[in-house]
Amino acid sequence: MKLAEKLCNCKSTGRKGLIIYITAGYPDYHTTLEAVKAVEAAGADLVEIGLPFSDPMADGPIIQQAAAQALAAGATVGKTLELVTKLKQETTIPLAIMTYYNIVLQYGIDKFTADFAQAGISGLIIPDLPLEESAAVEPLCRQMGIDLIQFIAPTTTLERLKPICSQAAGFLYCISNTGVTGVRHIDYGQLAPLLAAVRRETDLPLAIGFGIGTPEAARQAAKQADAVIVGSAVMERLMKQDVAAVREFTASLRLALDRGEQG
Ligand SMILES: O=P(O)(O)OC[C@@H](O)[C@@H](O)c1c[nH]c2ccccc12
Repeated sequence: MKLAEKLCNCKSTGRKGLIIYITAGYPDYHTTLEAVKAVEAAGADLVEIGLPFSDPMADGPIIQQAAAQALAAGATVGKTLELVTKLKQETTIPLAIMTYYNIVLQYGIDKFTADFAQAGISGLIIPDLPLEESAAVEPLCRQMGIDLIQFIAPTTTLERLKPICSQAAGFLYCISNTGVTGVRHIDYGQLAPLLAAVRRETDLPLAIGFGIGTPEAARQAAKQADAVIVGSAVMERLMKQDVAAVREFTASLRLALDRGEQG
């Protein structure tokens, strides 16, 4: 299913979307495969597969460490393509690739979008791709049926909202704070004015990411948006525990989101 459809479906039914981030190849590709299956079974709606990069400037310590270890263990674009291909055979959950622009440029924008589209990804997230340069990437994604995800941050000015929203596809990634990825306490209520401004510009689902570490934080964030994105808290469980802990944690997030709707 197309990413936009899946999350729009969540939006129209009022069910909150749950997006889980997992670093590809940490600690190995077999574990990534198992982890994606586990979060699908636990009720995630979309998985963001992180393609590791050596200089992940938007990432905090947990995801930085996961990327470094995945690279040391031999993670590559090619192996991640194979992983996606395999996941499309063994799961039905939509997948997005999250990576840095350098990786895409090195591989070739054309080839990157064509190969990953063929493998079956629905979305592409490139946090260091400036809106101005997305003209080089967005048409290729559109041609290939990939949603190129745009970001909104508390620092995004009202003038920038319009051009960002007009190019957006799939969903809007609303960053909860201006730091790096990682669990921290955030007052999601403070995002309300920004999110209201974004809603005036687009009908796409809004997903809040950065900082969510507990089911309660997910529930609070989901009050403000259509979906939540959780990365570091998931990767921390994979590092310190195992795939079963990731499954359990994802199920607890799902439960909190479903309960939040009633309360
Ligand atoms: O880790 P957090 O705080 O839960 O944030 C989500 C995040 O992990 C995921 O979307 C992501 C991982 N690396 C990124 C880099 C930039 C933007 C987003 C990301």
